Amino acid sequence: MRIRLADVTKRYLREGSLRVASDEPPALDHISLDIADGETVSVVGPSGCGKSTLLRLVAGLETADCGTVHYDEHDVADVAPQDRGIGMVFQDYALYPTMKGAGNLKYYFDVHRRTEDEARARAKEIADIMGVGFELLLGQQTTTLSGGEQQRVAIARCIVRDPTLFLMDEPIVNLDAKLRESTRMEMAKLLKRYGITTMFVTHDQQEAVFMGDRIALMRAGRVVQIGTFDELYYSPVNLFVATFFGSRPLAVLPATVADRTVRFGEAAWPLPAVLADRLEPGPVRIGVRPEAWRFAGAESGGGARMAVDRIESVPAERLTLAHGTVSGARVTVVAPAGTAGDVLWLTPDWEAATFFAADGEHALHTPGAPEFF
Ligand SMILES: Nc1ncnc2c1ncn2[C@@H]1O[C@H](COP(=O)(O)OP(=O)(O)OP(=O)(O)O)[C@@H](O)[C@H]1O
Repeated sequence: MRIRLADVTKRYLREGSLRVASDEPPALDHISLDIADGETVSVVGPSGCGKSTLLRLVAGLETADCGTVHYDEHDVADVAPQDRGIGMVFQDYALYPTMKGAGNLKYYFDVHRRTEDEARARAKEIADIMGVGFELLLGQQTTTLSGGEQQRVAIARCIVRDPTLFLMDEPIVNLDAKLRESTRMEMAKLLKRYGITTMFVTHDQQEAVFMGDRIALMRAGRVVQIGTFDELYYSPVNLFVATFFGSRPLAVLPATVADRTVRFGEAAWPLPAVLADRLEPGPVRIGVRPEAWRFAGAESGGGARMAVDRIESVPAERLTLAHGTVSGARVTVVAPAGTAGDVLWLTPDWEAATFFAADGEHALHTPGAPEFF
């Protein structure tokens, strides 16, 4: 099912007040989104940016002050949440405590007067996808299951109901790292198998990338950018998006463009033609990721001097990181193997650098995803 939000705004009532104050910042601020049938969109963003409100509004648990929500061609403003055919899993497990796992899965079929055989076949199909040990969980009273086990049953319970839309809000945040990884693998398999349109809220960037066909990054009630991970990582619309993604910090260098050259601190680099043609003379900020630096000996000239204050080895990724400062800016670089000492000479890899406005945060030039193949 396709989901479309058009210009949706939502303000909450401040506690104790009867009317929504007009100066109250909206929890959702003119949101427009279009999610394709069968697509999974991960929703990420800082705490309080409106992720849960967005999900609750799509579910019908909150109403919009203005704007519309369509499920396929239907405006669902007047459709109650229980009549929307959605499955929801939130971080607190909401299983029926008096039943065993299997009863939780079967309940829906009982209520909707569907046959026992149908219920059993569907539960078996899902248990096969959920993998080793899942059938054992179904035989247990839900109150005796661990948090992780309960959440796996809750996810399966949603899927047996054949939802046309699946809404998940931090469904596996309370699980330990190992279980999180296997559960998200199961969830991804289920979603792929049944082709259910899904919105998935998470704080975990890796999880967002793993689960989502696209990622929607929110800030202060707005969707700042939506796209594939590559689009957000290599073509961020602004500095907020660029700094949000990536497991290591982006260096942000205040620089000046003049005469087809960019100057930063003591360093001056001639710009490649494509950049020199594009950038207006004046101040800019250059965003450089740790993996996007080139190294040179001091004698080769033209580089920026990095005063290294810490070398960090990351054995799992077989790389060395150097942390330090370049003309006052904090910089982390993926350094050549065997780097030692306290000075490195650096030049940004211009094909991978992003340029931002100096007086705003919008991007002036982004590298775009490299072609690996
Ligand atoms: N029931 C409510 N009444 C009043 N304000 C609310 C209510 N629910 C959320 N808010 C406010 O709306 C804004 C968005 O909250 P929301 O829970 O949607 O954010 P979030 O991105 O999901 O946050 P988190 O990542 O911390 O869960 C916040 O400022 C929050 O304080």
